[in-house]
Amino acid sequence: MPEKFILALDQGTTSSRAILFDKNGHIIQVAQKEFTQLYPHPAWVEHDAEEIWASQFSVLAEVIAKAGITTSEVAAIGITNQRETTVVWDRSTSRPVYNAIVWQDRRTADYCDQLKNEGLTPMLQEKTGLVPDAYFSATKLKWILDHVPGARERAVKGELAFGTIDCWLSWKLTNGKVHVTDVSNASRTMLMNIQTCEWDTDLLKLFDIPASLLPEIIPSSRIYSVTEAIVKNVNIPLAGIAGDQQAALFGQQCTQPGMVKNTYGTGCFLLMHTGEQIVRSANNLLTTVAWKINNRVEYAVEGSIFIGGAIVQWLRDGLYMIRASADIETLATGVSDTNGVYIVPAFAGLGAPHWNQQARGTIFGLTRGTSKAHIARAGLESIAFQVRDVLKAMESDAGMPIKEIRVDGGATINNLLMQFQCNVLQVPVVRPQVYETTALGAAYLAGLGVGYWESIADIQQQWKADKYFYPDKTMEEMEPLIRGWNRAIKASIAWADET
Ligand SMILES: Nc1ncnc2c1ncn2[C@@H]1O[C@H](COP(=O)(O)OP(=O)(O)O)[C@@H](O)[C@H]1O
Ligand SMILES: O=P(O)(O)OC[C@H](O)CO
Repeated sequence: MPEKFILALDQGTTSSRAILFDKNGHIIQVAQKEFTQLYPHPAWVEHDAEEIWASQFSVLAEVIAKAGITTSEVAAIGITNQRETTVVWDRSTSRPVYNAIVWQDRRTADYCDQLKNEGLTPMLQEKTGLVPDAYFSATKLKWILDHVPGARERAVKGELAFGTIDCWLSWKLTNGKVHVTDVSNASRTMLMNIQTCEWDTDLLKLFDIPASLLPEIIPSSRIYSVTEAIVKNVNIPLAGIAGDQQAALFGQQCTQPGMVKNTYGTGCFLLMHTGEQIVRSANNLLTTVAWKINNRVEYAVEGSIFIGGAIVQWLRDGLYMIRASADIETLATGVSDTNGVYIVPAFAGLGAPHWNQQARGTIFGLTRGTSKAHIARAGLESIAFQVRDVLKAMESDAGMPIKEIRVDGGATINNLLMQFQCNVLQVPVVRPQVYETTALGAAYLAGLGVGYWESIADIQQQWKADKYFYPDKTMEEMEPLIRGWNRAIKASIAWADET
């Protein structure tokens, strides 16, 4: 029998990727395609859901062609995706009724503040593990129903379907045969009760969402359909789904309570596995479903940071300060510190642990001596400082220090950032050999779903460290910098409060 492979579809915020893995969890081939970011108004972010599908489908075909295999050699497909991003489409034509409203989009911020002012935060936290914020799908879906002409009436008649990106891709891959989402993605909508893992009727009422729009919630690892849209009469099992941050947690093999990973992509997402226990944060972190495998639901505590690697993109594409993302490291290494400059990259408000929807990006400490290199370094340091704020909140919730963080995502290639991260945390930071951890997690879930791997124990030993970063500066040396960051955050929030 020829060797078979697992195909992971990783639909991220800025690009669609398809990655083929072998039984050892090694990458065989990768294909990637960026797609258009739409900013129709300040603080609005949209994607064309058709373009997402087209880009995802094209990389799927490309990776198979590049690997020189046939579709019959793909044992299963796993999907992982940017979470919360909201699509509504017509069930009969499969045409979206509006662009996908992206997780970063702030158009429903005022409505979310209203929910807070009405005192609904404790109820929402209790049911969903989330805090009222424009980040989550519920208010985005409500916005579409309230603003797209005819959408609400058609939704009530059962003509429309809602889904996050996993759901949209599953629909397209099966030519509309399945309307499903996995429990980890559903836990990010603010419509699912994290205890029962079912849609919550009180929340549907609160957000005025007709139940007929909603997909079926399924486990993260199980054959739920087969492909219909790839090659006629080739039916590859669709056997795994997880939101990208939960998939990264799984790919990093953080499957024991207390294990922590941080992904540095567009945003940064620090997750701690908490096993079957629902841990409620006293420090403004989220409680989220990690995955459901074999009827067992496991949870995580999460700190979501909206702008991580995106600050590097902005310095590149917005300010033309660098030509390629990788140039930031060379530029920032040209100076030994930021010369007192701090950037608070609150371009989309501030996420955990501050949750300030009105905050906006700010730069402090400019002088005539400030150079491009200082700004570049301050941009990188801002990523690490934000992660520190979340890690401190997590340690306080856990009641113990975190011993190590496993890191992944596009920005972890940056050694300066990783070393600074480690210094500012005074915690070892470890980068794995397989850097496509999100896709690997989705591949594992799909592979377990079809019996390609037999058990979690079967894949556990596949995780291997590439590089450990240990502190090369003391806490005493880092403290003045951290104090400066705390002042910058305070000032940035004060700026927002005035609005
Ligand atoms: N050398 C680098 N240093 C810092 N950040 C980088 C570097 N290379 C890429 N990035 C950042 O990594 C992010 C892309 O990572 P990726 O994991 O692909 O993100 P996503 O899944 O959100 O699309 C971008 O925001 C980019 O700016
Ligand atoms: O696509 P990424 O990697 O930026 O991840 C986005 C997150 O899923 C948003 O919650």
